[in-house]
Amino acid sequence: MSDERELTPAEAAALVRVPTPDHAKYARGVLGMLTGSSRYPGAAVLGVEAALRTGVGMVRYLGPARAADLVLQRRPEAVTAPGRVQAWVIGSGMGLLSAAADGEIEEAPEPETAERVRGALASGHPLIIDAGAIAPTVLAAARGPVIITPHAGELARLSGVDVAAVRADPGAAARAAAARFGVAVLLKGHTTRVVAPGGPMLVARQAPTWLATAGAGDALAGILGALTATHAAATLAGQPVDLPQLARLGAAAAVLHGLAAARASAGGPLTVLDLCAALPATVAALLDAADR
Ligand SMILES: NC(=O)C1=CN([C@@H]2O[C@H](COP(=O)(O)OP(=O)(O)OC[C@H]3O[C@@H](n4cnc5c(N)ncnc54)[C@H](OP(=O)(O)O)[C@@H]3O)[C@@H](O)[C@H]2O)[C@@H](O)CC1
Ligand SMILES: Nc1ncnc2c1ncn2[C@@H]1O[C@H](COP(=O)(O)OP(=O)(O)O)[C@@H](O)[C@H]1O
Repeated sequence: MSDERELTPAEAAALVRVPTPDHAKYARGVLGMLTGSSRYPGAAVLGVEAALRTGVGMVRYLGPARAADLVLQRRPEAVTAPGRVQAWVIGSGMGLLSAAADGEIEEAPEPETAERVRGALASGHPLIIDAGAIAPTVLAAARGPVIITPHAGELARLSGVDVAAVRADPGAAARAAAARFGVAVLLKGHTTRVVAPGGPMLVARQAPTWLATAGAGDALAGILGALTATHAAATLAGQPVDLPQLARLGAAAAVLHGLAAARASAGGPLTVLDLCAALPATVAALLDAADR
């Protein structure tokens, strides 16, 4: 569509917050993650792995116990105790959540997780809302700026339309949902489109088709979470992360995700952990190219 614009790698590089000598972990940013479940613990592991490899001061993983054990086995750097958080990822691998008007969240696997989701939604911090958490009632309970990260099926469910309508004009479907729910929308696919209400339609299409593999979206949420937490930490005392900025961060995350997938793939199949392992070199190459 004519109003679409690709986010350039140089623009994506400018959205990577490089630590300075006076930065400690809290100044770099803390990402809270409420992801995974006993049914889908892998989504939690992949999101944490992707966030840590994108670069962030700390990941605080606060999901269910089984997933937390697996996260710690893979990434002992993750902190599983509650505390300071500057941005949240909610929903990957959690099943369908719906926050009713009375604040009840149904189908959350454990009451403690449901309570933490309610707390995160009310916190006022930027929120990346993924997978089963992409629901009108959840969005209505969110106090902070929100970016949702649906695939076409999830956007169709949220919007109450047929998936064929989303596929026929993905940009229009993303723009309509952004306006209706007052959130930034990152619509995943071979081309990923990102838009804030009334803003430009940013696109990323670096990803190889090999990226269409289970868990790739969980990694994208982690990458976006890390970028958002580092920006939220920087702007706490100043301009807060707003919806247009969340959309730019979403597009930068999609660029990074696609480039890391291309690096991991090298023309062949990839696993999501391969993509995650390629993230540090992908960030370095982006920064290096932008420097020249
Ligand atoms: N290792 C782990 O722990 C992993 C955990 N994961 C986590 O598990 C949770 C559930 O995951 P899931 O795959 O069951 O749900 P989901 O993708 O919503 O499919 C449900 C239905 O939606 C449709 N649909 C799907 N994609 C579509 C598209 N692009 N465009 C259009 N439609 C699409 C499709 O319907 P159909 O087209 O078949 O009618 C499909 O049957 C989720 O939270 C996820 O984060 C996964 O990330 C995998 C790795
Ligand atoms: N044909 C494709 N080519 C490139 N990337 C794709 C393609 N299909 C899906 N993707 C990417 O793969 C990821 C899939 O995410 P998602 O649908 O949430 O799956 P999951 O829930 O299994 O992680 C998204 O980042 C999407 O942009």
